[in-house]
Amino acid sequence: MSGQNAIPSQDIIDEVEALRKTIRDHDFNYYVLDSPEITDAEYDKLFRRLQDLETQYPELITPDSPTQRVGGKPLEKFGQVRHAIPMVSLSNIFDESELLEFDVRTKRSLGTGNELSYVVEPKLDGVAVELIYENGFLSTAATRGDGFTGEDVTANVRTIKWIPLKLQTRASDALLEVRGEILMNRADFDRLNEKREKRGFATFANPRNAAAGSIRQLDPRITASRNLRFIAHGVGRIEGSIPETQYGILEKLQSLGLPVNMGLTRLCENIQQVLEHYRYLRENRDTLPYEIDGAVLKINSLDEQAILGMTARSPRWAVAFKFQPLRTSTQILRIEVGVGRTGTLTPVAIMEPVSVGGVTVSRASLHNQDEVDRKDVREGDMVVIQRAGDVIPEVVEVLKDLRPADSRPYTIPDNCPVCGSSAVRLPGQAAKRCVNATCPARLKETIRHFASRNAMDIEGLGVKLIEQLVDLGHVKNPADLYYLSKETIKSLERMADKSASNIVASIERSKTVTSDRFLYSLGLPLVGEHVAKILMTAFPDVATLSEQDTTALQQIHGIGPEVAQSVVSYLREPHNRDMIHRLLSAGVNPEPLARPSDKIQTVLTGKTVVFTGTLSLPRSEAKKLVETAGGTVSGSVSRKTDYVVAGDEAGSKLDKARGLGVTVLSEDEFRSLVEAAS
Ligand SMILES: NC(=O)c1ccc[n+]([C@@H]2O[C@H](COP(=O)([O-])OP(=O)(O)OC[C@H]3O[C@@H](n4cnc5c(N)ncnc54)[C@H](O)[C@@H]3O)[C@@H](O)[C@H]2O)c1
Ligand SMILES: [Zn+2]
Repeated sequence: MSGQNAIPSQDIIDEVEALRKTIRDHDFNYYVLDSPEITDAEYDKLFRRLQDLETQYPELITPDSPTQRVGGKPLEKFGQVRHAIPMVSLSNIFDESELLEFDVRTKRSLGTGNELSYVVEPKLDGVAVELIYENGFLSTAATRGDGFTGEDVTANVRTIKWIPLKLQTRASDALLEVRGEILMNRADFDRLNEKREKRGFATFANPRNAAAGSIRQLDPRITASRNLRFIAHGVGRIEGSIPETQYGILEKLQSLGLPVNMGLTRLCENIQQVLEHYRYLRENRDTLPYEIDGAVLKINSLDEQAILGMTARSPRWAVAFKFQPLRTSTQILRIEVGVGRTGTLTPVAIMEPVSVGGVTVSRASLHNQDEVDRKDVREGDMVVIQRAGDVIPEVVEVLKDLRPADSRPYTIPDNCPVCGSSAVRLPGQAAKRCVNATCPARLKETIRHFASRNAMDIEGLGVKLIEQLVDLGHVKNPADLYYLSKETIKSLERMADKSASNIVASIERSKTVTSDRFLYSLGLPLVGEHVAKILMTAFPDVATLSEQDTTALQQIHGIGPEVAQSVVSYLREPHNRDMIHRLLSAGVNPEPLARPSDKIQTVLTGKTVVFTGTLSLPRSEAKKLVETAGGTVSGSVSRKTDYVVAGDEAGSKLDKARGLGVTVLSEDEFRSLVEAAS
């Protein structure tokens, strides 16, 4: 196949040049700007084509070809760190036959007929960093950069709570360089993008780019606010005890207190087991809180690794076996426009329903006009859609050859589709917004948010009911909910007597609420659950909060100028004040939060705990312990759960927690955690 003697035609030479230029442009967008314009799968295809051509015509290889080097240039705004051992990339394989080839080739290079032992780990879709520990203390943290020189991000990395500042050992190695990935959980990514969208900032394309953008901040406080995590998967230099295997390295890292993915890593005795574990990871990727984009297989023996050595770009003893994105094509029937709580108009592609990896998909957000223009998406287009780790599908590209002759470019309307008021795009913002403050669409979203589970939690008050209540004029703001009669609710469509009573009861129940939830439910711009908690920990009630000015608010740790401004404007607005007053007179009774001591803050503040199994103390007692330590108790395990406390005969919740990678505590561990707090 690799015809060493083949002479490249001019067409081939041109193609290679064009590919290099395109790939360099994408590298710049991806590594330097953290803002890719194509999907990884599309990028990998271009890269693979270039590699194939270079294999076929080795004389075309130049030292500056993207295939011969790693990543992007370090940004100049950071100090630079030279890596003692270069941080390389990994070569990719995409199917089982390539996997078997890799095994055969490696055996041949090692001159062995025996099965090879591999460690198979999830390929974490994050940002590569190196952490340098001197005598057990974190001294430097650097990004990979171009492989030789990275950016000094020590101050930022120190804010990541997963990264120990001191290793857990008495006899520390004099020097240990730890390599791993900085990641952002999907939930945090969604929250961050939602927030950015509301503020009119550009959103991040995926959690990896968001993590990269968050670690490369000049202000470590921004990094700290992003809730990044870290998982170690290898080492650079060690001056101390050096294990003999990759598996030994992982065990060593774990014993030092570094987070390592042991639960998802398998030591395999042959390539068949590698394939099995790859499939296992592929099937379970959706259950993880963060994204993985493949499996990495590494030769276990470090001696064998040394024999195999490296290329300019990647080790010969490891390879990334990437997952194929789940893709298919379908037709866009029409583009609808939704109106959010802040009046944002969001175009949504309504598609011919189609199954992508077992999930039926019929809608995909097109985000905003810039996105629509960039992909040139039109009504009636056949499109390729893709579902990555998440269930939320995206339109990858338009199949322009199949485009109907009469198709026209799509523009988000200049009027709100719901109230007809004008929709305006302010300079510097990505979104068009409906200008009408009393727009029914905005009102419905406001009520939906108000009643939602993490806000006032009015069970049974769903979208259909809210629509009717707003459309019939029964509800003009959230306070009106507490003045509805049972008769009014019963008069709504499909409302049986029983259900009406249930709704009345849940509205009544919702009056008992903590003050942070209450504040959150009002839906102030920029005030999410976390910020609401910070504010209501600082002040006993909303009335006191509304007496503060922006200067006072900014004194609070975690409150910046934008949030302060948002709170002050909202709470000074007469209609809002009136509404809050009506809520309180209706009997809504926000309870002040306990003000935990600083020590407690570090342990359970803002954490969600789930109990399962039989504990030696009543659940209500256990719940109280968590709440005094600043945490909350939830009934079900999800990605948002921080701890699951497992008593005797713990059941399915425990299994679920393990599946999601949630920390599981025994009752004793739980007690010492709480005691440490008090
Ligand atoms: N969309 C775009 O425009 C664009 C542009 C450039 C690159 N990319 C994407 O980035 C990839 C290239 O980036 P890359 O050089 O960082 O390579 P990569 O991300 O594909 O793989 C190499 C990296 O994987 C990381 N990694 C994760 N888990 C690991 C584990 N368990 N063990 C060892 N390493 C692990 C390491 O940090 C290593 O540096 C491309 O394949 C493409 O998917 C996309
Ligand atoms: Zn409107």
